[in-house]
Amino acid sequence: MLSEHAGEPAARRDRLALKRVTVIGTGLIGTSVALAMRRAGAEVLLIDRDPAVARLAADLGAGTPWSGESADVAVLAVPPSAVAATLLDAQERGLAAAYTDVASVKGPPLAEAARIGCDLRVFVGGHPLGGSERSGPLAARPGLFDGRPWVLCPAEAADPLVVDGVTGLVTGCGATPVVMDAAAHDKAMALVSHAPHVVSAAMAARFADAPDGMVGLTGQGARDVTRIAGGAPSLWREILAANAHPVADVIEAVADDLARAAAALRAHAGPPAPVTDLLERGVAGHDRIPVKRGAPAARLATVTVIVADRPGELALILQAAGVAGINIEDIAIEHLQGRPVGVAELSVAPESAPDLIAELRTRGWSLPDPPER
Ligand SMILES: NC(=O)C1=CN([C@@H]2O[C@H](COP(=O)(O)OP(=O)(O)OC[C@H]3O[C@@H](n4cnc5c(N)ncnc54)[C@H](O)[C@@H]3O)[C@@H](O)[C@H]2O)C=CC1
Ligand SMILES: O=C(O)C(=O)Cc1ccc(O)cc1
Repeated sequence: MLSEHAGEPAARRDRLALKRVTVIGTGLIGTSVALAMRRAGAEVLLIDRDPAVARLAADLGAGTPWSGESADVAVLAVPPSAVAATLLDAQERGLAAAYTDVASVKGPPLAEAARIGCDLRVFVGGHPLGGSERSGPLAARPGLFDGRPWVLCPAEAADPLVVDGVTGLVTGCGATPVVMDAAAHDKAMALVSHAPHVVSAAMAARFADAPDGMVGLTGQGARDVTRIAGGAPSLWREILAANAHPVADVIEAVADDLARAAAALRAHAGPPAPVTDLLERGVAGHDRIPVKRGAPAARLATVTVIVADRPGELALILQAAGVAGINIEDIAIEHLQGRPVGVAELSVAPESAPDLIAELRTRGWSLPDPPER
């Protein structure tokens, strides 16, 4: 189906259609956007500099390889350093009426796009805050952005109809649009995404040469801290270089805390004050992270249950919570190596924890007493 509007200047219309979307760069994010827009009913066309990758995305149900059609919106899902040149090329070829990108940094690609003469009236920079440490179309999922914030950074020149259209694409992907300027976005990302990646890499790097016997004991905590370190270095070195100073500010502060903690541990026999202070500030910072995206930060209580490793055990626990009218906000399961039991950690509102503990104990489960914080 050809869109009647594609190619017509957005300013001459009341609304930008979202019937046909072209995705350029069909890796993890591009293919996830394509799958999400297919789910929303759009026709999706796929382009990648490697045609085999675009074909793979098409085989996964993300759309059809592009063959010259003009779209309502083109989504540039290429590495940050390729955004400006890809935008200029796409605009010169008239690929779409409006354009957006998904790069993890917003300032440098926008400045470069302005410098090389892109038409910024029909471009709105974007960044979905959903993703993973994996790359490529095989890791893509249509629900990757569901309920996630998706930052939009419209430049001053941006046509309001284009901003509206790109906002529609974001909500069509299941995400929540958040508008901010590029500099504010990059500063925020230094704190909540880019510096955490470096910290995760610094911890994971300790494992690179450690004996197998030690690394084999890794539990859920170390897995959580190091998961994002698995991200592609080729992408992350670009992101970090493009947001260098804000990231350096955060990692210097982290390095300072770590250096103080290490010095105190070397100098003291008992629990040293700088370490206690760091742990307490850590709890305070952790408690500010929203539990559900978009919801205000709230501390949850963790109820720990010892569960037998047999089918249906977890379902029975969830059923017991449901009968007691308790909402489980999150659940984590740890299998104990070489033992026929595991540990389930149920996150609930603090006021619900005593009722859940009582309910589960009544029904015969073994629950260790909650630890002191
Ligand atoms: N990985 C993540 O979790 C997130 C990544 N992003 C951003 O999304 C963008 C894409 O990242 P991923 O999907 O993770 O990478 P990816 O490596 O999975 O996919 C990138 C794709 O772009 C293609 N490509 C590269 N240069 C191209 C060009 N000039 N023209 C056409 N295709 C080109 C590559 O062949 C590859 O298929 C990056 O800008 C990244 O900063 C944003 C949010 C989350
Ligand atoms: O894997 C995760 O938890 C991530 O946070 C992924 C991610 C990577 C890069 C981004 O710009 C945004 C999100």
